[in-house]
Amino acid sequence: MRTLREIKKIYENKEANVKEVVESYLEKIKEWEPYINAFLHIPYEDIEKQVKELESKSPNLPLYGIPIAIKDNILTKNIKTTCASKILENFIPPYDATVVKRLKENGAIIIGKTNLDEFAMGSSCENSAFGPTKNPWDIERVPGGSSGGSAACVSAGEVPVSLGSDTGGSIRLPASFTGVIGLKPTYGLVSRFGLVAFASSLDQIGPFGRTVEDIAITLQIIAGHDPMDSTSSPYEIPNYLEGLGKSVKNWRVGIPKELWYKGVSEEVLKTLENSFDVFKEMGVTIEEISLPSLEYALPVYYIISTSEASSNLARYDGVKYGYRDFTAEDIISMYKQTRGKGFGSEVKRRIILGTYALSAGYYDAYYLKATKVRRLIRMEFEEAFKKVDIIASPTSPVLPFKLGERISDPLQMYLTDIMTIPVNLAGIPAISMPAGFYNNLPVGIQFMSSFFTEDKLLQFAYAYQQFVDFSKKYPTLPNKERV
Ligand SMILES: NC(=O)C[C@H](N)C(=O)O
Repeated sequence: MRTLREIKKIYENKEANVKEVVESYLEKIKEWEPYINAFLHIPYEDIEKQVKELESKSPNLPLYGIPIAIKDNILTKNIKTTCASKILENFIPPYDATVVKRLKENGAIIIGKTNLDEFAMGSSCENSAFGPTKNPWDIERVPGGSSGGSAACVSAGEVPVSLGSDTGGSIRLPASFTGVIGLKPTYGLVSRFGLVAFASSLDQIGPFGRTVEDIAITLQIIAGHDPMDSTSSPYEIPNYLEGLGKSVKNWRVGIPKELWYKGVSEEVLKTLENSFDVFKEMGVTIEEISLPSLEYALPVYYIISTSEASSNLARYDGVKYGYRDFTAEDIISMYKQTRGKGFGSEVKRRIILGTYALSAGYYDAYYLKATKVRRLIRMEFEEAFKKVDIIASPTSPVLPFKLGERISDPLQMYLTDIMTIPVNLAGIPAISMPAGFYNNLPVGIQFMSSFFTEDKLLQFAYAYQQFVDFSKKYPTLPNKERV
């Protein structure tokens, strides 16, 4: 249970070799997995191969011998990638996603694939076809979703860092629920090549970790232009570590009145009160701002994301790859039965909603209109960032809830993302930082900044973490009787 810098020291001082360090994490995984189910697969043979391959590489690589967990909707060559769906249950990708390739080239060891809501659709990690992940702080509660596995494994200390994907909050919400840091980068900063598409205009890959420095180190490796992703930005990547530790005095922090108080539970508000004292100590100024179009963010998101999903998921037809129902008598019933049996109910709900929104006669009224409101939301953020450096909000309106509590009410589930969705619609970066605990349940605060200013965002988050640091606070292993 160490930071990347601490692991690097271990190698430098020859206190342990890569094999031993990786084994110590596999040991942790063995201890925690029966309780939390954060991983879908641990590729033991492949890990051994990776460790061997590293022997001939330079120990100066930035991620040399660092075990990293990858959300199971990010392709890993020769390692199963299921998207937590029955339809891809046995899918073994023939290539690595660009992010995975970059991690490996920089010395990282891919230690396992983490659980998620099927195709990243959900906020609790309960929509997985392979059973839910549980929150290490209370195994009767959800870890948040959709990247629940990637958050829970960092929270439990099974790995130092992991990757998730965020379409409407899927990195930040689980980071908040499990007491770790999660960053959603600017749209276009990190390549989406090899990320199984859910809603292509919103999806971004980002890191989970315990310290801002670990997040910065990981982002440095995965960010940057990729010709294989047509939406990847040619923006030149700054050094994300340079600003860490520099003062943020007199920075202006915007508090959008639409994201505080209304609809936020008392427990969350109470826990976040402390952050305002921290802001004072950091020497920043607080300004109330208004982003009135955020009122429409949730409906806009559920039109755009479901429309894109209905189109992206059309490829799972039982022909090209993945599950096929062989009992069908003709091709049309083969499509129907394959998709009927292969997809879970939330995925079906989204495909139906999206297909409806895109259908002839409705396209202008729903999809086109939603894209226009999306533009308004983006413009409001652009205006706000002329006045403030950072915008702060709760990451989630509620505490981590109990398994089963929201699953039968999709609207309640969707409302969990009310704070995080506007960020994806605008395309800006945002980070969720552990901000405190309420009855031993983690509460996160979200910081947002303008396009491609991850350097500033990390500088601010680092300054915040100097006052509110939970990086050494780990959940305790539940005793056996509680399972
Ligand atoms: N993928 C995400 O960002 C999760 C979001 N809660 C959704 O269900 O769409």
